Amino acid sequence: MNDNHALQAIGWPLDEHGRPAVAAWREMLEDFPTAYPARVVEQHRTGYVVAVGPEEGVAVESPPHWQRAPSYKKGATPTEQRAGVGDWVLVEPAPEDAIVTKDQIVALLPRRTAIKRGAAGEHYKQQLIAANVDTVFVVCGLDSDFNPRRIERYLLLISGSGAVPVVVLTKLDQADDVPGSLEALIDLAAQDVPVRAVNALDPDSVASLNPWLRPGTTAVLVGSSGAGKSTLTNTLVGSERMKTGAVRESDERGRHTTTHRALIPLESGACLIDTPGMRELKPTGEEDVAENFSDIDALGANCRFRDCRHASEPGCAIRAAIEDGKLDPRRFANYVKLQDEVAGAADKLAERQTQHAAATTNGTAAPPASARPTRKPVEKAPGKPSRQRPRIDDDYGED
Ligand SMILES: Nc1nc2c(ncn2[C@@H]2O[C@H](COP(=O)(O)OP(=O)(O)OP(=O)(O)O)[C@@H](O)[C@H]2O)c(=O)[nH]1
Ligand SMILES: [Zn+2]
Repeated sequence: MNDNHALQAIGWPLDEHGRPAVAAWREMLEDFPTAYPARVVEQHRTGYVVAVGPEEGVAVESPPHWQRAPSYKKGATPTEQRAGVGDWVLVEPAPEDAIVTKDQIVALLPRRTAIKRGAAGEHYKQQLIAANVDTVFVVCGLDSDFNPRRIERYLLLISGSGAVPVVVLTKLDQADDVPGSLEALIDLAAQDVPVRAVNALDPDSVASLNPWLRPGTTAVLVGSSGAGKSTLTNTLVGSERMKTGAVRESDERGRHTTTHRALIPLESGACLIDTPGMRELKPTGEEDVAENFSDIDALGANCRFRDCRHASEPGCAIRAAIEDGKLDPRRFANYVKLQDEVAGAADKLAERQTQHAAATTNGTAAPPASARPTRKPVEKAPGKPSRQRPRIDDDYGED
């Protein structure tokens, strides 16, 4: 049996009966009775490292059709449809007598949430940043780091993910003008985005984030360098656990570090997922800018002309609001900029979807993992599921 407790510590949601909270997951577990659920913590060219608990990493093979051929080529699964960090997969244990064979992923459990961004490059791609994240803490210091426009950009990217964004303003203890900073974020209220100001070094202050850190949930921290993400992480991990972590980790690096622990269990019972590359966020083209700037959208409805570009048209409600001091011109400028970016990305996305549709009608695209024939189920001796699994720090080629 799976250790639901260990799984919950890395974000496996359980219902009140102690079962997986997602019905589709329960069904897939029944479809693959000998497979075990695991969470992706690292993605490599030839396979994955998955976790079955806070301390346990397992090197596994990916299904053949997840190999890294460009997604516009025949037979390949688009990158964003292959498992990525935070995904839950079902893994079939390798047969006992096969010495070198690794356990193999046989199914990707449907994502509850997916944070994606547009990836740069010749062929437009979407990139999964993290899957199955419940809360995204957008971290921003109340010092010179403070930047409402950057916060707006993060919120736009998060908006379509299914995850709940929470703006966390750090360095409350060092801030000069807290009311002024909060005032600059007042328009976020129109989007119902919670804003919390904290001293990231103080556990009592950071406790205001607890409503978003229930057991079995997953959170990520995003924000620029120096915003206080590591500080918050350390405080959330709690002094007890941090001590344990420090002893173990100091062997390797001689200082507190979380970089090689992709899933960090917190005192609250939630876990933090460590996602490299959440610093710069380019839109995918699927974002709804108007919905994210609902205050501006509502104002625009009052413009005299339906197709008002809010430039020099008479009767423009947006320009009037700016002149009256009711709308921050910088927020409006950011809205225009983000709309341009999203429109550009949407064009490229449409182009790519056309290419992919052409490949699919040629009958060359791969069916989803769960629909493909799987390896023969193998008997697993009860009570020793993890003995032969390689550890997380085994030797893997980096991408
Ligand atoms: N006084 C005070 N200092 C803070 C607070 N939050 C962060 N700091 C300090 O700000 C500095 C940067 O914080 P980090 O937690 O390292 O920032 P980070 O976001 O993890 O930065 P990167 O690792 O570069 O992405 C550290 O010296 C922290 O001690 C706070 O709320 N109050
Ligand atoms: Zn207008």
